[in-house]
Amino acid sequence: MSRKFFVGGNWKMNGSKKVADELLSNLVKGPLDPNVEVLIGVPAIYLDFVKEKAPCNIYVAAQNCYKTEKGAFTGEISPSMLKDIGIDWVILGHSERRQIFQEADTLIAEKVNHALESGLSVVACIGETLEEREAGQTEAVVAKQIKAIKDKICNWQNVVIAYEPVWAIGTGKTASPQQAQDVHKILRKWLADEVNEAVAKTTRIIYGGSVTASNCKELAKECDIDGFLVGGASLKPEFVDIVNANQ
Ligand SMILES: O=C[C@H](O)COP(=O)(O)O
Repeated sequence: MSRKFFVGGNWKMNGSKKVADELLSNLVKGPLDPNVEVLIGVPAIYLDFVKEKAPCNIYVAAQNCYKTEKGAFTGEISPSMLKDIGIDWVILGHSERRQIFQEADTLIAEKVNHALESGLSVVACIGETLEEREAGQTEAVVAKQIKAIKDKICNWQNVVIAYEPVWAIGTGKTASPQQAQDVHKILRKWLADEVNEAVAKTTRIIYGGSVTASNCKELAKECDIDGFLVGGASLKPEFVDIVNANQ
């Protein structure tokens, strides 16, 4: 069963209206491979601005949202607020949320569940630290992270899993195609064993961590790598080349 290639650009806490305009015009100029689903994860304050201007073949995503709809949660935004301005996607569980903002597996899983129940599609991020990899714990760590999500959700249809080894994020140290493939394969088997075969076959598992125009083609050749979540390079013109990695 073929899975449509999926490339997300996570702008993180970068940009301005001017930068957003530049990045959007670069994407519009493309040309983008029509066989690829493309997403941009935009700082909350620019979501409305970008959504108004983005062409309809580009998904606009929030980089976070909370696990409930409304109330006394200063600084948070809810899935229904995102839906209200036409946003259909959210990135959850990014390692920067886990590490800097101490988001635990349970909270992330609750957020994923609530986002899905509210009609959003989710890019759910998981990945091990360097210490965990060096201690031989990669498989156990990603299994624990994905299990937390599995325990809360009942439908995987609108989930994309992003495997992002923390040691590769923003460091220029990309996982080798084999290192990434090994973990993606483990995750797909985990889905087959713990959820079901159909979910394992259809769920996109994308790789993130220092993906660039120079390394994307080799990574894209691996059979369990269904796309990328791109940080730094999504703020550069080369993002178009990464979207087109399969061409
Ligand atoms: O969400 C994207 C990842 O954190 C990867 O970031 P990076 O491409 O700058 O390493």
